[in-house]
Amino acid sequence: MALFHVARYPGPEAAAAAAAEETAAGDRARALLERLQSRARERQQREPAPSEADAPSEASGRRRRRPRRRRRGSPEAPRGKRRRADSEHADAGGPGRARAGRAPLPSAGAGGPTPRAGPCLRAGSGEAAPDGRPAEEVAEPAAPALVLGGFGRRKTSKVQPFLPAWLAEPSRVRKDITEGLVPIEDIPEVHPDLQKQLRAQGVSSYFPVQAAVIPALLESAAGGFLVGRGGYRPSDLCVSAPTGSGKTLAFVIPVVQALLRRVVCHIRALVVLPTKELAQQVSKVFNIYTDATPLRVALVIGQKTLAKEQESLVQKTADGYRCLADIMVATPGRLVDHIDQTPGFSLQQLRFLVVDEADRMIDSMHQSWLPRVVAAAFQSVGPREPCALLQRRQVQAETAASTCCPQMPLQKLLFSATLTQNPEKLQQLGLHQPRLFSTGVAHRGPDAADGDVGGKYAFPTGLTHHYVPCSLSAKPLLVLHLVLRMGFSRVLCFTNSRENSHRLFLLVQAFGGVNAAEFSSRYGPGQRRTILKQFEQGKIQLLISTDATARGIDVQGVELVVNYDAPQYLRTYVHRVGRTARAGNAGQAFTLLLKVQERRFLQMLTEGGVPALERHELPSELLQPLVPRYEEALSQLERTVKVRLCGSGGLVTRASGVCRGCCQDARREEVVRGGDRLILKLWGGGGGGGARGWRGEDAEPSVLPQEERKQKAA
Ligand SMILES: Nc1ncnc2c1ncn2[C@@H]1O[C@H](COP(=O)(O)OP(=O)(O)OP(=O)(O)O)[C@@H](O)[C@H]1O
Repeated sequence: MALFHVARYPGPEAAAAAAAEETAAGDRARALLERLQSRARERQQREPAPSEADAPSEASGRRRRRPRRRRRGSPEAPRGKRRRADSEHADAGGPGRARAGRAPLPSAGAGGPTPRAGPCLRAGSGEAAPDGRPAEEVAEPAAPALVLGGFGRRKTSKVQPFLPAWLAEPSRVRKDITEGLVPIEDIPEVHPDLQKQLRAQGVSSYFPVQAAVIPALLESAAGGFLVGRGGYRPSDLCVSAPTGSGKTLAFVIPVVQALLRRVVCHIRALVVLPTKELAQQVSKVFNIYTDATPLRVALVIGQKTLAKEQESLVQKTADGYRCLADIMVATPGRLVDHIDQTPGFSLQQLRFLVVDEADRMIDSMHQSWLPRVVAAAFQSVGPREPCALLQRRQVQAETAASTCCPQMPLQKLLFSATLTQNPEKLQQLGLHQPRLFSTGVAHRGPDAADGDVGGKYAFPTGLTHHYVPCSLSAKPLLVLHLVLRMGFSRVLCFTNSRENSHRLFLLVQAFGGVNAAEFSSRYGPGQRRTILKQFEQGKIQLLISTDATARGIDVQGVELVVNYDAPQYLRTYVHRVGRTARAGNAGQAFTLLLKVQERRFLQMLTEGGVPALERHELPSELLQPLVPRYEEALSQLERTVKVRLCGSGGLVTRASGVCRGCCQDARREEVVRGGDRLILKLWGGGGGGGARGWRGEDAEPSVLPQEERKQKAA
């Protein structure tokens, strides 16, 4: 590129031609100037001379413009009239003109015209455009401008949420269990004794989630459990896989194997679960795989007294306390009780913290069990131990210096079929360089399977989803039809409250011909365990339950799940229907829907990624054969559950012989007939049982008319 421009002499002819051209251009400019001046003079003559008060100030260009704006209406006219005149003018002149009148605003603060204000000022000042047209004709519509200090409400562009890389790009796990089986021999890292135990339990292949998670966990503990691989702290793991896909074994096998070589007994693995039943189930699996090892498992769920549980956890010795458990399976409340009240109880050697049903456990974070566990795990009381490896300090920020001194890591493992992908919620868990294993289809990658439907959660492939639109009074008949006529031998029926469960149970019992039971917080832990056992053994055909059995409960051979009350949340639906079609088996789910619920429920399931939902209209002829017996059951129930007063005024049912009011559970019952349906009136107690779903839509009347109550009492 040339730095200097050298003007070359063009020669005598070219110079003469250039001079002539210059003269012609000068003439043209002069003529244009004269024309403009004469036009300005004409305009001045047409307009009245400004008054003394309105005389333009020489100093201020802004003040000079003001009277000209008034010229749109009469200067004497009142403000309202002037405004009308302005609007008329604007209407006549179109949008460009209308804006031109308001244009000086942007330049007011700046003290001079902004680039955008240029044409507007020209229009108002009466100056002509360079091409000779009057300014009014060349005024352009005002372009949007940034007004400094404009604090009016303005539509802001939506911030697009984005996920951190570990959530957006998870390690994919196959959803279809039957297609993704991995033979046990293909993962040789698993200890031969554990392989033997797996075979003894009838496990010949790993399910996809197990084949992905077990090697990853074993690798993080490859150098022993005392120190992470290469001295680094291992990544925390999050696992999201459908219900019944074998997530329990995915953490049981690697945890047991990592602890196999421990010498001193300390609590090294802690599994936290939301319910007692789930904790019992998981501890049972741990017991199976630790049976032939020195490892000991403690179940801490409040089933026994605190003192009894303390005895199973620590033992007092001459020089302090001795720990009696390597693996502890607990519910959060009882866990915190032991942290607070059990002398000698220590989590300082904790290596694995497993949070099963993690999304539910995050919801219960208000109990602040996690900060208590972390504080107990990093607690450093007393003098520094000589072996730094066994001491643990919580570093605020990871630095080169902090990684220099290796210490026993605490690895968090999260499992759920409906693991939240909300980074804010997951942040509460304080995860360290987390890694996600997911069958989820919310963020479809190129390797997503063809059958996958975009949605929030993945469902077992063997599960078929159905729904039946019906009226409230037809619901009990539909359940009876599904159990008796369609020949399902093990049916799990969910209601939204324990009251609803109890009502339905009484009715089915009165109907007869079905071996039914009820499962809710109405029963104690011992009774609940017996009921579940009988259901598993096939002694109970229909189990009517609240959401107490919706999560995690693994009962073999459940063929049908009935949502007697439609679940309010998608997560509830996922877990309820997940009690069937487990471990690659087939299963059916029926939801009974009232008309008012249909649209919202279907929308919820579509967004949730339910693959295909079959609609069934049950014609009344199908239910007709059941109606006479059903009517009889209602009458019989009315006779059986008559009420009488107990000593303290509570109502006693003849069926139970005890007062359900003051004597049993602060609840009184009365049975009345209402049309063709049974209304079991409950009063005296709260809602109980988490009756949050669809209240007001399918909930039965909570207060009987006084007249009716008097009649019944009589
Ligand atoms: N590799 C396997 N081979 C055969 N059966 C298995 C295997 N792994 C697990 N199972 C069985 O599959 C069933 C479901 O397993 P599990 O309870 O671990 O599922 P889950 O993913 O935790 O389900 P949920 O999300 O409902 O809690 C159990 O009965 C278990 O014994």
